[in-house]
Amino acid sequence: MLRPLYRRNSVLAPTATAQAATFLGADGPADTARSLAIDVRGLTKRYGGRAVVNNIALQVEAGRIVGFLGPNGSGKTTTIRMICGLLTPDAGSGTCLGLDIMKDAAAIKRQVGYMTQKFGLYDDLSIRENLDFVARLFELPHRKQAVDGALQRLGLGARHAQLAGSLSGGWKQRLALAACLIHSPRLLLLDEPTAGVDPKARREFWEQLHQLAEQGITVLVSTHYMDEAERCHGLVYIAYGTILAQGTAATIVQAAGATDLEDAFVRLVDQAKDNFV
Ligand SMILES: Nc1ncnc2c1ncn2[C@@H]1O[C@H](COP(=O)(O)OP(=O)(O)OP(=O)(O)O)[C@@H](O)[C@H]1O
Repeated sequence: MLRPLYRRNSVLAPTATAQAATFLGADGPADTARSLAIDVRGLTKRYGGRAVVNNIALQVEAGRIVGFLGPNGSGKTTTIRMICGLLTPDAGSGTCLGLDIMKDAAAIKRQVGYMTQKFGLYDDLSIRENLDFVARLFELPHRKQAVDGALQRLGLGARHAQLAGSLSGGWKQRLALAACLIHSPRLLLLDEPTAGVDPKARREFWEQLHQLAEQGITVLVSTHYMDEAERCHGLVYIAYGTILAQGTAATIVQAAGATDLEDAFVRLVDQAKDNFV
């Protein structure tokens, strides 16, 4: 059962404010860092002299689901990849799960589950074989146990022998999530995980995310769906590689003088366009 989570308060770190500009460069109290799954600042990535992510600060408390919203090409994927050690920032500092994003990329990757936009598993392997393959990649000591656990956790047990290629979009996403979870990560970075998935399957996917969060797993999830944004504990809006707003849905809507999240999105991106283009 989904709850109206946008009513909850204080979903991002206490030091986070509605406008990133105020927040940039601000260091939280020393003891705050212990409860932060993501704590980065000044994050910058340039391609061909253009900053596609520009001086971003982001804090996410452990056990929260934070939605990452922004137009196409706004820098979501690039940011996610820098946080999990897949991409080296040109500038910036900070920690992911308490590990230094500049120095501890290998250790971060072992503790993070990263789901890309594209289904990255093998169509001609069964669900179980796909999970076993991922378990081998992580060199998990108790592979069968890990695979059985993932099958059970995502309700895939009855279909374990089915070829991945024969699954519907929703079941494929469920398998991809199971693969992300096989090494028991503490943080999930999900890049548009439900793109092209039907509403019922999306709803079930989000119910699973909330169950994971209740178990203490942190989730940063990019999405273009506003109904999904409403299911997050907190939101970060990004455009032109810059954070436009972060906070609860209610605080963002209020600060933008908007009627709802979609209206806030349009207003913030339009304002950003005036500033950045
Ligand atoms: N390897 C690269 N080389 C050059 N430009 C890149 C590279 N990767 C990303 N970009 C550019 O950086 C910008 C941000 O891309 P990014 O994929 O992070 O955006 P996004 O917000 O995830 O977009 P979408 O919602 O479409 O997935 C885009 O303009 C993109 O073309």
